[in-house]
Amino acid sequence: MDLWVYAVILGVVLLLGGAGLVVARRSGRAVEAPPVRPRIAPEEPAETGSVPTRTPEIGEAAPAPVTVERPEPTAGRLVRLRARLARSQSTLGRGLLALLASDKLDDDVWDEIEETLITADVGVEATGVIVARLRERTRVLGTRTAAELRGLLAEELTAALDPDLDRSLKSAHDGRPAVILVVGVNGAGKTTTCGKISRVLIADGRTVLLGAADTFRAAATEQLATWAGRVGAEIVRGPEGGDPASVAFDAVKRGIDTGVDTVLIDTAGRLQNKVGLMDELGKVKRVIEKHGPVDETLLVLDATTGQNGLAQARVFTEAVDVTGVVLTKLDGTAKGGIVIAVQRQLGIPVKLVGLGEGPDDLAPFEPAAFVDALLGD
Ligand SMILES: Nc1nc2c(ncn2[C@@H]2O[C@H](COP(=O)(O)OP(=O)(O)OP(=O)(O)O)[C@@H](O)[C@H]2O)c(=O)[nH]1
Repeated sequence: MDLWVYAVILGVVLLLGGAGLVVARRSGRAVEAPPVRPRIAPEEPAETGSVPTRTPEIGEAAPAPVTVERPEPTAGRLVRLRARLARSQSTLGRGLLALLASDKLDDDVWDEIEETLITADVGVEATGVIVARLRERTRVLGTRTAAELRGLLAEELTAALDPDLDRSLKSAHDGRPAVILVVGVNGAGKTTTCGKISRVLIADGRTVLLGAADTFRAAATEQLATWAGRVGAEIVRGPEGGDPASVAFDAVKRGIDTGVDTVLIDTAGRLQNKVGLMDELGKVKRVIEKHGPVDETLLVLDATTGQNGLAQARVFTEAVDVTGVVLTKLDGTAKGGIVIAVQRQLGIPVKLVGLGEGPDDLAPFEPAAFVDALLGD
């Protein structure tokens, strides 16, 4: 009988031990298990309203899903990005306001005001006009409040930016897409800007086709394809080193066939030699014009290059009929006055300004909103 009791106890002990081992081994596996493979998440959209076209399975090795982004309409974008002008705001805006608030507006103060404007790249001619008008108006005004001075300064800076110029981008007409040629030296942010312009147009309800006519730099085409993919735009590309004019021709043809609103063509700006540049851009333009006229030629200029940028710009304006300027990297300079100099010296409206590296940091240019941002609250 005792033997039976011992046998039962031994059996129970063995059973419990076995179960304990299993539990221990299970929990051990959970701890040692390799980390769960992160889910391939769709790229974070820049704005709300992104539409994932396909949801990935957990752990699926397939490429990241294509996500078509819908940037928000551009109205008021410059106002939303106003803080990006902080550097220009403190040197140009606040500097001028502080000087104008001096007890006595004597010659020394006016000299300083002039110097502040010139240092901020406003340009000598525009500075002369602004200072002369401010001098006259403050004299007539007599005693001045800070608000009155701010108002006067805002009016004169806005007037220097010729607020009545047409800054819109042409859209489809006569049953064919608007053709926009984007030119500028490499480094100005040209390809990036082409991508951003396509987002501006799409944000405002237009359809866009991109032509990658910068065949000189393979990466430029890839970059543009990525921008196009993000907003679901079609891209026409050619072989690396291929003929840019032929890519531009094919892009416009495709745009006409598919009925898009705008065909946006990125070009190479590598040719520092003026004759070569003229030849290449001239050929691109001539070939496109077999389909109809080029509606816009936008020149991309880096605001941080100041007066050098202006010299470069002149080469382009002599090569092609530039209809608008896109001034990039305004967030990276204290010399926001370059907008005034560019417009007045080239006689071409600034149509868009770049205020950051984000995909939607390109804003339609509005003189009054820009000046207001410069002067701060
Ligand atoms: N801070 C800032 N950076 C900008 C702006 N526009 C473009 N960039 C940056 O400038 C850098 C690239 O410009 P680029 O070197 O000219 O290159 P790219 O845009 O390919 O231009 P291309 O070589 O002409 O095709 C990128 O890091 C952009 O994000 C802007 O408005 N502000």
